[in-house]
Amino acid sequence: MELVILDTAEEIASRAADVIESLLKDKPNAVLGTATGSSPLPLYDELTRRCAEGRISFKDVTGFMLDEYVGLPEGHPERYATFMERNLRSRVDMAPGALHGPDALADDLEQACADYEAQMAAAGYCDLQILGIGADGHIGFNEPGGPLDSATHVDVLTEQTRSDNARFFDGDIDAVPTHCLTQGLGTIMKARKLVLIATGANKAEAIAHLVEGEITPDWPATVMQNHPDALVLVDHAAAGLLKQH
Ligand SMILES: N[C@@H]1[C@@H](O)[C@H](O)[C@@H](COP(=O)(O)O)O[C@@H]1O
Repeated sequence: MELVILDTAEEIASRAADVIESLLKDKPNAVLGTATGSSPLPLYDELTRRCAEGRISFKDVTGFMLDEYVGLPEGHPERYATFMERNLRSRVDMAPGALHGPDALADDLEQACADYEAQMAAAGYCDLQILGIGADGHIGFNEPGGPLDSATHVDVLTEQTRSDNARFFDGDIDAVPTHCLTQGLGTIMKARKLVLIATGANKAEAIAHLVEGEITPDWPATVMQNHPDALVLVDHAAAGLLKQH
């Protein structure tokens, strides 16, 4: 795992965009895994800029979202499908319908998870997966305690995650869904490259575990230590609890 500590969110975005730009140069029809949350937003701005400048193109890219809330209707502004459409897909030249997510509106959620895993398998899984990290160490929505080799599944959000994400729901924790569908840790680990972005002091404990802790289901992101090509981009605040900082 490579750790890079940078000064600003913009520098992190630029470094992550460089990695994606070089992937798309080598493989214009790459499979890109996308993340939600606030951490990747500067990256999506940077990718949008580079696309407008003609430096990169998403014309032949297929995207797979990490996760989705259960219980939010189509078009809800905080539905992750809506988020990704608003913050990336509609701003670049990615084809409508080329960015996929697990179907959290399905009657049979277990089946929807199996279908999503099969769809990703058929696409050969991701060439590059963008990741954020929860304060409790989740990646995607893989909350602490689950198996480290899971496939796409239904998960239950922790109080910590629901309270962190309440800021997107007018501060109302009761409006935050209790369940989600998420790529499993095993699914995420099948991506050929992982790029995780974390900024701010509330990520410092999770980053300390990720980089220097033991691999444990209690801190799900630690499974990334087993990945042959994982890049972790953090600012000084998120690096604040690292011994080597
Ligand atoms: N499901 C998403 C995660 O994929 C994301 O990494 C996390 C961190 O969000 P933020 O970047 O806003 O701190 O938020 C949500 O829980």
